[in-house]
Amino acid sequence: MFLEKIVETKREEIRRLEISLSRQDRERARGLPPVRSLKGALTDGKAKPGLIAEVKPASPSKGEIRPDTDPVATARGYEEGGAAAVSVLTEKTFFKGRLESLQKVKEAVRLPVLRKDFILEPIQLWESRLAGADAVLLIASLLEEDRLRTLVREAKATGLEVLLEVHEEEELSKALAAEPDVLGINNRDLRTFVTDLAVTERLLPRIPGGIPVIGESGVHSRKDFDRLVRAGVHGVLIGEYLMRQESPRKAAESLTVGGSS
Ligand SMILES: O=P(O)(O)OC[C@@H](O)[C@@H](O)c1c[nH]c2ccccc12
Repeated sequence: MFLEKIVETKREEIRRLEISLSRQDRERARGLPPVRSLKGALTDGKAKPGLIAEVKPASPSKGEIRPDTDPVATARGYEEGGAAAVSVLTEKTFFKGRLESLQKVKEAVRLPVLRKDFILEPIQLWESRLAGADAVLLIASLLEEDRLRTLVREAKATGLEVLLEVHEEEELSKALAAEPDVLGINNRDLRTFVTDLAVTERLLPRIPGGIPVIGESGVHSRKDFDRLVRAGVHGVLIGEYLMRQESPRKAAESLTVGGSS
């Protein structure tokens, strides 16, 4: 089962990280300039919901999505195409991502960069900040309430913003209590990989105003994008659809330019 396997792999990585990341590294993280705000990119005077475009070379459900992925060229295309932020999958085993890709993307674009990975321990937050992430993903279904609160608090202490992802209504109260910067509604069930845009439509009305909400996964057309916009999201996160198009710039543009909103 994917989620169990991934947590196992992460635990191993975390053990290595605990040995390799020194106290000096943490001091260095404290001295870094402030992050580019993901929350700001989604809310600051924007009439139209923002596109968060993802660099996603592969996935556990689809296998290889784009074998020749060039993260920097892709991210630059997304930026030119009008994306509000870039998400970079850094998980190695199932998504063929790399932390170095995030590092390079951060230097190549001016947009906020989100680290998409499976974060379980505070040390991964420090690692993310040092690699240049502006925001990190946390997944509510993987984390107990206390741990979630600790990780959000610690992320803020490192200067990072947090996108906290939910998939079920039952996760909402613990997610809101943790006070993330942005809430994500994942249309994909990470246990079954079944995707349904109705998940965003169902959960969104249950979220109080004041926190920006994005819809994630399963958007494969302008029509899908507009459907989530109509549901009331502040942003839409898309990976696979954009990665499969020949030109990332044109693909992003086809969603960000014109249309109903
Ligand atoms: O490729 P899609 O269906 O457009 O989905 C993008 C993004 O939402 C997805 O990659 C994602 C959402 N939550 C995650 C958690 C872990 C790994 C990946 C994800």
